[in-house]
Amino acid sequence: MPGFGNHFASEAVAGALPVGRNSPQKVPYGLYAEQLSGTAFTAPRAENRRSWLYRLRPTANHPPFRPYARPGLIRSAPFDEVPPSPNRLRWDALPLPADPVDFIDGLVTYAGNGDVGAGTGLAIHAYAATASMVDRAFFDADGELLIVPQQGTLRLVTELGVMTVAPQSIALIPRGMRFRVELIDGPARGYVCENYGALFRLPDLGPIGSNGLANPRDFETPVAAFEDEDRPHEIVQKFQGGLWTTTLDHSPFDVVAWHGNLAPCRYDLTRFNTINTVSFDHPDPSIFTVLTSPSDTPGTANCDFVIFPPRWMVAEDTFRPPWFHRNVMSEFMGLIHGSYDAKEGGFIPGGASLHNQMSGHGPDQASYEKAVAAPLAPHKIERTMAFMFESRNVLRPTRWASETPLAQPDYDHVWSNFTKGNPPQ
Ligand SMILES: O=C(O)Cc1cc(O)ccc1O
Ligand SMILES: [Fe+2]
Repeated sequence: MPGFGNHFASEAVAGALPVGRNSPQKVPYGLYAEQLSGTAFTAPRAENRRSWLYRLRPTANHPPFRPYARPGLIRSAPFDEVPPSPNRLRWDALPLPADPVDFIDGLVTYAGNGDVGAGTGLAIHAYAATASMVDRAFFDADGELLIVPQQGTLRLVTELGVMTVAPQSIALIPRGMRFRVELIDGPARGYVCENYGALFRLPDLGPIGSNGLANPRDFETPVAAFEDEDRPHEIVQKFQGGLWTTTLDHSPFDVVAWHGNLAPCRYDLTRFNTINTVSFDHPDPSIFTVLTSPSDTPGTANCDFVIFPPRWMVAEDTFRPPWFHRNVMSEFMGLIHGSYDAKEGGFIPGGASLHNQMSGHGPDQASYEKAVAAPLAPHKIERTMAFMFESRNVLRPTRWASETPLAQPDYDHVWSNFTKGNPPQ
């Protein structure tokens, strides 16, 4: 079903969805009505997100959760395992495990900020998985999940329906929504932004007008689909940074019908309507914002999800790649495929970089020299898809991210050999 944040209605069995009310005395077919909230009950209407689910059994029907035995490398805010370093960091791609590892056990945390308890900030994870989740489901009570596949197509079985998400598409899974990740074409790797703060939404378009960037109709939400399975299913949840497990005697994917505006969705990044200069100068990268999680300071995001898609470069008398800069916001970048116009080498698909608040960065020397020498004919940057999670607060790396051999020890050298400018004395 097309549309971002629409009020959807879907039933997998005709007549399962109550008409004209949310909670009739008797729900059709003996189903149980259950509300899932994504915002406070009293959030302003324009921001209020919730859905009504009609299911075989209430979610409340579960034994206690116990600590999960394989907590792995997933971490949560506050990120204080190691003192945050002001240094620029770049990592090689996360290797795919040799053994069968599923999405849950394949998660590792790079960095984050804020406080999971206070509902501020975010965490940035990556996953490397070689096995589907079988008879188990995951949900994140700490935030919504923006999943950015880099390799391998995911089949995401969620409480509200099923969606396949391939590299160059993204998925957004609401806080608390249970889902299972199946691999359908081999090993999978990708990035995850766990958003503890205000829900991701489309950015305002200001003078751009009523169309452009990510258009709402290109977000797709699955129709209702359910499993009627009476065999044990493990549920792993992330709650206040910890992983917890319990076992149901049935599938949690038993929602026969639902309606509302809190739902998973996917978006094909190649549909992004890229807008950029047709005169001169390189605009700020906010022009490429797909989704934004605002903070309580207008224009200063908890997290912006920004992409760098294929596009025409036509600027006249302009240094066309990203300029040198120091940013008050902090920038984590990943590469889905191809290469990035500010980095001739070293920033590879599946890899990542972190340029925190006020750290000087920009084109590496090879990219710089190429761009200042290039003839400024219209030129198309093709076969590329990079992205950035940009946050108002410093992204504090985990111990793993600081100490892993994937971290490139010589990253600073990409900027160490620029020749000195020589103005007349
Ligand atoms: O640092 C980066 O590569 C991301 C980035 C891209 C751009 O075009 C302008 C500013 C910016 O931070
Ligand atoms: Fe930057």
